[in-house]
This record gives sequence, C-alpha cells and structure tokens, in this order.
Amino acid sequence: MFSWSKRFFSLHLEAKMLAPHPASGTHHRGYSPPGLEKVSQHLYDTSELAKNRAKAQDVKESFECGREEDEAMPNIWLPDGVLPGFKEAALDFFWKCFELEKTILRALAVGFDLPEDYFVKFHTKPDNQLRLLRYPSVPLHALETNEVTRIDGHSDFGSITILFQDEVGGLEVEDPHHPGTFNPVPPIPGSVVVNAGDFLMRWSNDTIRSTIHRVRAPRNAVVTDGMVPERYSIPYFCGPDFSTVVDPTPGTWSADHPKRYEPISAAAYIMKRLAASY
Ligand SMILES: O=C(O)CCC(=O)C(=O)O
Ligand SMILES: [Fe+2]
Repeated sequence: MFSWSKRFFSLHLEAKMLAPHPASGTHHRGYSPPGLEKVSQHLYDTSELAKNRAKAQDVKESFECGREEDEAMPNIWLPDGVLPGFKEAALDFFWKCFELEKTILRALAVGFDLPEDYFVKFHTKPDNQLRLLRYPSVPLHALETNEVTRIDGHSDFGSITILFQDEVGGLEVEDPHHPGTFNPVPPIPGSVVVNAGDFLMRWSNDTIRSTIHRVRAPRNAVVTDGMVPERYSIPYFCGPDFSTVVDPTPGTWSADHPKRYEPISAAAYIMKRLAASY
C-alpha cells in the first residue's frame, strides 16, 4: 500500500485534483491538497477554528476512501485510466485491515471480560476510513518553531486506529499523566501502532484513554540541507456503525465509580468532529 501511496502522491496536482475532497469535512473522501485539512481538538466555534487555521497550516496531503457501497459517503476516485489498479489495491487493503480490526476488537472484549463479539457486533458495515498521508519535506527549523505543522495534537474519534508508518518517525503521543509532555512513538519495522479513539474511551469509561497524538520533527531526523525528509503514513480509522449508540460497557462502572459519559450517537459525534476539520 505504501508503494501505491507513493505513486498516487507523485501524480501532478491537477491529476490528484480529479478526485477532489468536497468542501465539507462531513463527506470525508478523495484528495485533500496541502493546507485543506486542519485537525483540532474540540474546537467547534467558527471564529476559534479560523484562528487555529491562521496559526499554521498543516503541510500534509491525503487521500481518503471507505467501503464502496457506502451511500452516505460515496468514494471519490480518480477517473478510469489515471493510475489503473489504485482503486482495487486500496479497496483490497481496506478489507484486509477490517480483518485485523476484528481480531483487535475481540481481544479488547476478552480483556474487559465481555463476550468476545461485544465490540465486533457494533462494527459490521464497516463505517471505516482508509487514509493515505504524505507529509512533504520541510525545513527542520520551520517544524521546530511551529511555523509549519505536520499534524497538530488531536485524538482520533473512532473506536481504534490501526496506523502504519514509514521509517522517518516524528509521531508523538501525549503522556496522559503529564499533559503537555509528548513521547516519541518510533517506527518499529513490521509493526503497527494501534491508537485508542474517543469511542473506546467512552465504552471503557476512561479505562483506555484516547491518546492525544501529533507529528513533529523526528527526534533523530536525518536532515539534509536543513530539510526533514518526506514522511508517509497510512491510518485506518475503525468506527462503530453510524447507527450505534455508544454507552460505557458493563463492568467499567459501578455505584462508587459512576459512568463518566452519557450515551452518544456515533454518527452525530463523528460528523461534528469531521465538520471542524475542513
Ligand atoms: O501520520 C501519522 O502518523 C498520524 C496521522 C494521524 O494522526 C491522523 O491522520 O489522524
Ligand atoms: Fe490521528
């Protein structure tokens, strides 16, 4: 998939723009050129969002797709003949990742002493999103001073995210016990990173927190002429079926340790956060 991703992003901008991400973040499909998406952490007010965007642009480009038969969020592909084989490879990878997701969700349920299919039964469609990401090469200085950002601190808003990263590094995760302290998540060949998302945090009543993460300059950056190399990553966002209502699971709350979250509609929460990103 990384080699398809490189081939996709090597196309001319005009070719990539033949599969443009719509103006609204709530139809999260297709190609986003650098600067279009800006993640935020629970900012929803229009003027706050504008201020956040004005601080620094995220210098990344991305391509998003989901399952082919999703009517609420249809895929946006390149026209036939531009990069033949790309669509098939992306869909094939999408379904492979879904198998891995189910294995992880079963393991989580076992860990919570719940029936093995407890989480899997809310992840059937699946309402997931495969994202290809490229962070172009940028001056180390600009990244260190936050003049440009690769991706700002945020939590993912699904259940879990399965994340594949190349060897460049730069991913960091906030220590939940020391807010503001970020630790590197160095690439380990042959491994995947699994991020807990906001729904897993709610389901588990904070037993598993959704991690705030970001991408900065790699700590051991191989810098050539002051430039940090480009970076590729592939997050696969696993979300509950949009019709799900997420409520803390039995066993994670009691009379002395009450539920910290009200039940919430998966679709409503996801749409609210997507809308704030574009
Ligand atoms: O590129 C990465 O490693 C992280 C990407 C990410 O956090 C996201 O797209 O939500
Ligand atoms: Fe993320």
